[in-house]
Amino acid sequence: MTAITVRDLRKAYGGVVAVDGVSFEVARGETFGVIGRNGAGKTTTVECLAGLRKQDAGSIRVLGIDPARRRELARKVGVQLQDSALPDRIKVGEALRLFASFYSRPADPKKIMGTWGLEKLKNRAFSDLSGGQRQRLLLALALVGDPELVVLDELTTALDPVARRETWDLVRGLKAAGTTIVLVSHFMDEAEELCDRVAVFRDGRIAAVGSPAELMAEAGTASLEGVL
Ligand SMILES: Nc1ncnc2c1ncn2[C@@H]1O[C@H](COP(=O)(O)OP(=O)(O)OP(=O)(O)O)[C@@H](O)[C@H]1O
Repeated sequence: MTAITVRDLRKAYGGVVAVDGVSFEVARGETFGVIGRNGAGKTTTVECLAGLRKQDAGSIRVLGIDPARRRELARKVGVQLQDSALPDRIKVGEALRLFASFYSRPADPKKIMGTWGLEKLKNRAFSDLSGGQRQRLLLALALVGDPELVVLDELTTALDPVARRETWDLVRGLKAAGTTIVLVSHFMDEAEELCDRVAVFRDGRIAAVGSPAELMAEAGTASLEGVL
């Protein structure tokens, strides 16, 4: 079954064409990578998927929902974005309980804190967290609604190598539970490790889509860097 359908998506900011006719599909349960160089249109595309930006043209369905219907979408889709932020003084435990209160059937905030190693930080304010701790909290907040689909933009950018590997295991756990995952990444090892298929964005378009192995074979390279 299809989880996401994007048809001929277009978005410009003033004179800058960020996304220039992008189409793709993601199957339910699939981990779908979005890779490409800076400015290729990745974040704009996933922000349109998440209902945070309105496209100029083209159609999007996420679990059968038009992302313009943000409340309906938010019940089923969790989002962790590159530049998400919270009020400085909100505490970790408070933020999780607050986000859980938005949903009719949330995951247990305590359990989520345990899974994401946030238990010890529950009384710490957002402004006092390290970059990696913030990222872990934002990811936990994306999952507290027990979503069917998650959009993760630069999931491990602020994490040290050990935390990155731990986060990969948690993503594998989400996948094993049947969650559909859209993962924007600048790390080609991450895309190779986690993604079933990857879309390579270039200048606002998709240059290639396939499994990491297929893309590398087509490009005749031993790493995904070679397909960018
Ligand atoms: N709010 C905005 N206003 C004007 N231009 C924007 C805005 N957001 C993005 N752009 C431009 O649109 C293009 C695509 O940006 P986008 O952030 O979607 O790319 P990206 O692939 O996610 O890049 P990165 O890897 O650097 O995060 C870039 O040229 C960028 O400068």
